This record gives sequence, structure tokens and C-alpha cells, in this order.
Amino acid sequence: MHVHSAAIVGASGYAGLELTRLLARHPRVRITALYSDRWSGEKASARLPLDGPAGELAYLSLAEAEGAGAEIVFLATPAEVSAALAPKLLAKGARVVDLSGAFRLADARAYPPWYGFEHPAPALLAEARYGLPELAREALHGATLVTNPGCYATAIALALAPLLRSGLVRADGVAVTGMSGVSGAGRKAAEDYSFVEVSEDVRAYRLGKHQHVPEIEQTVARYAGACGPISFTPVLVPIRRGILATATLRLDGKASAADLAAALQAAYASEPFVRALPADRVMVKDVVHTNRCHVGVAVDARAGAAVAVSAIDNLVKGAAGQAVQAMNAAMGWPETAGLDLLGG
Ligand SMILES: NC(=O)C1=CN([C@@H]2O[C@H](COP(=O)(O)OP(=O)(O)OC[C@H]3O[C@@H](n4cnc5c(N)ncnc54)[C@H](OP(=O)(O)O)[C@@H]3O)[C@@H](O)[C@H]2O)C=CC1
Ligand SMILES: CC(=O)N[C@@H](CCC(=O)OP(=O)(O)O)C(=O)O
Repeated sequence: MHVHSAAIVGASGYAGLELTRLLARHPRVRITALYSDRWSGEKASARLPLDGPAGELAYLSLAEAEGAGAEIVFLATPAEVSAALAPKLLAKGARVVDLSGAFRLADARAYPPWYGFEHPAPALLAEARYGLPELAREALHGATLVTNPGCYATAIALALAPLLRSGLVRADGVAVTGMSGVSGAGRKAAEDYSFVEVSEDVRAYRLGKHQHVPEIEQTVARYAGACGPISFTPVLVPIRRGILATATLRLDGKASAADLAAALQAAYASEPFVRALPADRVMVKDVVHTNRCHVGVAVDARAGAAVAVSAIDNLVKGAAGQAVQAMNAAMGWPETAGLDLLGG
């Protein structure tokens, strides 16, 4: 069996570290290079409890990443860095899996307002394949550029898509709240989000302008049909990792809770990573350190509303685990390869 070489750019970040842990144990992949400026020259085993050959690698500077010779290159870097680097790596024949938002939006004009930069490689947006296998599996096979979904977008799209597809809820007036642990903001935000700042506090942020809004709308429109504007409120909660998202939808007619639950059950019955549960059994503690997404739905008949609930680990199903699952799908390997279903 050919074992493929893989490199991780941004290996010192929270997503990059999780990816290093996962790929170090992946049966079809061998990590050959790790790139980080902050840890440049240090051995990986000094930073992570890694046994085996990956631990012997020394971190290389980010400037060297352009010359990465690996067959598969993972970019766990800020979106603007990924947008500049991916075209160079693709031109060298590498397969690229990007964990940032750099290639998620189909329309280049959406980048300045939502991500704050002019896209340097708009032609690649049409080539990028969205790395959410449960909704986009067919298009992923053979992909050379995989764009990994955002963490909130993953949790929300997995809960919303089957419900909207069922026709039992309306596609207009959807309102979502996403509660995220602090690691969602990355290591770079460690100072703003220090223990003193975030502990014993819960706060909403970036209201009405979060960068995942166009991605959530695009994903729901692509995989569940037309959808109206979605109102999204991100909330920072003082846990290390994990996202719990709730979506409030208007019922179309008199659908029962059992009808809606059946739509979720049917959509995910044969998915290894997604499980439909009663809405009040969906909780972060059951999914952290795993690539799982738990979803559920309840009906509030008095208010004419359905409430969908979804939980993931932002660093695993919301980032590194999903990237491995999407790579597996792109390579034609079993999607569960290298992914832990039980967690720690
Ligand atoms: N954290 C999460 O839950 C999720 C993150 N993502 C996305 O994954 C990517 C990485 O996120 P995350 O691990 O959280 O981020 P971190 O801030 O923890 O890490 C960023 C990594 O990128 C490297 N880097 C390269 N260029 C820059 C630069 N100009 N500024 C800052 N860092 C740089 C850093 O290297 P160095 O060693 O030199 O500091 C570091 O390894 C981002 O695009 C993020 O949006 C996606 C889904 C979820
Ligand atoms: C708590 C927190 O700050 N979470 C991050 C999560 C999104 C992320 O990681 O960025 P991507 O768009 O690349 O997925 C945020 O809201 O920006």
C-alpha cells in the first residue's frame, strides 16, 4: 500500500496541532514536514506527546512552505495566508486541503466585506470542493483543492439541511445561535481571550457580520434548496472546545416533532460521524475530542417553531477531523480512516 506524504502549514495553531495528532496515526499518510515560525527549529515531540517518526520532525519556517514537496498539503493558516499559498502549491502538483475560509465562498466579491481582503486567486473558487462529506461527498472524490468548512457552518448546515429538504419547515426567517468554546478563536487571540477576560462570562460577538454567514447561506442553498437570509448570532462561552448551535425555524403546516426527527434520522442513518438524538440529549461533552456531530430537533407548537440543535468539537469535526475525513473522501479511502469515534 502506497503511503502518501503530507505536510501541515500552520502546525503550531490549535487546528494545526489537532491535525498533527490525527495524521501522525493515519494508516495511509506519513507526515513529512511541519511549518511554523514560532516553533521553527524545535522538534515536534517537544511540543506534542507524539510517538513515532512525526515526533522526530523539526518545525520549518513558514517561508519554506511554498516549496513543500509533500503529495498532500494541509493549510491551517489564516485565510489571507492560505489564499496566497494554495495557488503556488497546486501549481507544484500538490493536493491542497485548506482549513481556512479562503476558498469557501463561490463569489470572489464576498471576500472584501466578509473576510476583509481582495481575493488573489478568484479562478480557484470554482475549482475548490467543499469538504463536508455528509452533504458533498460525490464532488469530493478526486478533488485537488478541498476547502474545509467553517466550524459554525458545519454544525449549522448538518442540522438545517435535512430539515429544509423535508419541506416541513420554511426556508425564510431562520435564526441561528452558535455557542463556541474559546479555542475557536485560535491561539492568535489568546491575549484578547485570556482566562481573566473570558472565565465566568458569556458574550455575543460580531453580530450580523460574522464571516460564516455567507457560507451558511451558500451551503444551505446548495444542499437544501433555496433559503432566505439567515440571522446568525455567535456567542463565546468559557469552555475550551466545542460548539452548540441552535436554529429556530418556522413550521410549514402542522409537522410533528416525530416527522422532523424522522427527517434527521433518515438523512444520517448510515453516516458514521453524525447521530440524530432527542434535542435535549445533544451536548458538547459527548462530541469533544471526536469527529462526531450530534443533531436533534424539537417542536414548539405554541410558537409555530421548530428548534434544531447541533453539537461538534470545533477543532475536530469543525476543523482537523473534518479535513482528514474530506481528504479520505478525496482520495477514495474509507472516510473513517485515522479518525477516532470514541474520543478521550
Ligand atoms: N480554531 C478553530 O476552531 C477553527 C479554525 N479554523 C481555521 O483554521 C485556520 C487556523 O486556525 P487556528 O489553528 O485556530 O489559528 P491559530 O491562531 O491557533 O494558528 C495559526 C497558525 O497559522 C500560522 N500563521 C501563518 N501566517 C500567519 C499570520 N500571518 N498570522 C497568524 N498566524 C499565521 C501560525 O504560525 P506561527 O507558528 O508562525 O505562529 C499558526 O501555526 C484559520 O484559518 C482558522 O480560521 C477553521 C475551523 C475551526
Ligand atoms: C470563538 C471564535 O472566535 N470562533 C471563530 C470561529 C471561526 C473560525 O475559526 O474561522 P474560519 O472562518 O476560518 O472557520 C470565529 O468566530 O471567527
